[in-house]
Parts: sequence; structure tokens; C-alpha cells
Amino acid sequence: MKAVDRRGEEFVLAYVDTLLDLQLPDEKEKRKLSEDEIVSLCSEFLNAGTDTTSTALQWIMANVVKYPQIQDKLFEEIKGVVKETEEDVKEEVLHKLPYLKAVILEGLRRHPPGHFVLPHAVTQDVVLNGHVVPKNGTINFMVAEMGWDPEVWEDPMAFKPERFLGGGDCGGEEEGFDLTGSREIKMMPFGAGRRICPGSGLAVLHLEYFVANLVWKFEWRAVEGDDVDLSEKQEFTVVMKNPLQAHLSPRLK
Ligand code: HEM
Repeated sequence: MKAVDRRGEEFVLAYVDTLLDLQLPDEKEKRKLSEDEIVSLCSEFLNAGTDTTSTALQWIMANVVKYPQIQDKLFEEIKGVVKETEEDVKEEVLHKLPYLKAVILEGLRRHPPGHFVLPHAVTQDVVLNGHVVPKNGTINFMVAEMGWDPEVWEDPMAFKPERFLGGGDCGGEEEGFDLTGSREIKMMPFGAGRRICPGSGLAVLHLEYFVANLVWKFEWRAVEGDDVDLSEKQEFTVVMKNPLQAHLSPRLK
């Protein structure tokens, strides 16, 4: 846990350092950022980083509870690389858990916390599929719809982590699935291009780390008579309309 915390802390400090060095681009206004501006950027940064990650975590755990065979497979995979007496799944072993990575990617595809990115503007008139987008026009991207496109994804509304293991929709890409969209865009839960989420690496690390440890330490079961409901509700992010309820039993003796 400490190692992951430290990575988060280093990341935030590096971001604040960047802000302190930042010069506003307007020649007339060239100056360092004020204290208020830094506070507001830090607050934006913390908001952008916490609600998104915790929402994604809840959606992923909801599917882990709804589909016990996915949870069993995850547990078996972790058991293959972590000693039974070991209390934590350490950050260093996460790269040996491809099924865990597939579960996280499937969670971000099926339940992206943001169904849109932040508003963008075009810098010149653009014609897209016969439609003119005028200079300075605001545009956005339907992130969720991209991940649910039946022309790209087979049985898109099903939660099937296997599709990221090669041979499926993602066809065994050797370098792993391209979440940044630099090779091609099949889904973009973090956006794409110059304004892509700067916290995506940290977010995926957190999700892998938390899901691995939650499954390693506890057996998660649905509350009797309560089928996990995957209905959505729009808040700051798209959250579970009926938040996840589960019975947890410690696995470690
Ligand atoms: C699962 C977790 C997360 C998701 C799904 C997510 C998603 C996104 C998306 C879609 C954008 C907008 C990209 C665009 O407009 O093209 C964004 C921007 C941003 N995210 Fe994340 N994010 C997550 C976690 C984080 C974390 C952990 C941090 C920081 C620690 C963070 C910091 C930011 C910041 C500062 C921006 C604004 C970037 C800019 O405007 O240039 N995000 N994020």
C-alpha cells in the first residue's frame, strides 16, 4: 500500500512543480501562476482523480460480485504468483496478472466513469462526415458509445474480460491493449491526444492494486435475493444507481 501511496504523492508533487514553473502563454500576461490559480488547479486535479477512480472501482467490483466465476478466476491467478501466507498483493507482481488487467480494461470499456470527455474546441473550420464544425465550435466525444459499438466489439454489453486476453476483439496485440488510442481508437475512457487524462497510468495502477487486494483478502458474495443491479445514474461521473451491496468474508486465516 505504501509504495502505491508514494507513487500518487510523487505524481501530485510533480504536477504542482509543473504548475509552479508554468508561464501563462499570453505575451502581455507572461507571469507565474498566482496562489489562487495553483489552489484551483490542484483542486481540479484532486476532483478529477478521486471520483473517477472510485467510481470505476465500484463498477468493477459490482461485476466481480455479479459474476462469481470471474472472481474465482482472478483469485486463482493471484494464487499463482502470491504465497498463500502473503497478506498483500504487492505492486511488483501486478504485471504478472494478465487476467486482472483484462478485468480492469473490461470495466473501463463497459462502465467508463465519464461518458464524455471535457469539452474541446476546434481551432479552424473542419468538415466531418459532411458536417461543418466552425472554428471555435465546441465538440465532445461519446466515450461510452465507442466502447459499446457492436461493429467493433462482439456482444458489447456483456462483461467479458477474455476479450482483452488475445484472440478476442483485441486480437492478441503483443504490446498489450493500446489505452491511449495512439495506434487505433476502440475505446477512450481517458480521452485521447494532447488532452488525454494525465492520471491514466496512476488510475490503472490503483485499480489493479485495489481489485487484486480486495479479491485476495475477501471473498465477495451478492447479498441474498439481491441481484447486482447495473443501472446507471448521472452524477459528476456515471455511478451505480443502486450502489453495490455485498457480503465479505476474510480469506486469510
Ligand atoms: C479511472 C480513473 C480516471 C478516468 C476514467 C479519467 C478520465 C479522464 C478523462 C476522460 C479526461 C478528459 C480528457 C479529455 O478531455 O480529452 C480526464 C482529464 C483529466 N484527468 Fe483523469 N481520469 C481518471 C483518473 C485520474 C487521476 C487518478 C488523475 C490525477 C491523479 C486525473 C487527472 C486528470 C486531469 C488533471 C485532467 C485534465 C487534463 C487536461 O485538461 O489537460 N484523472 N480524465
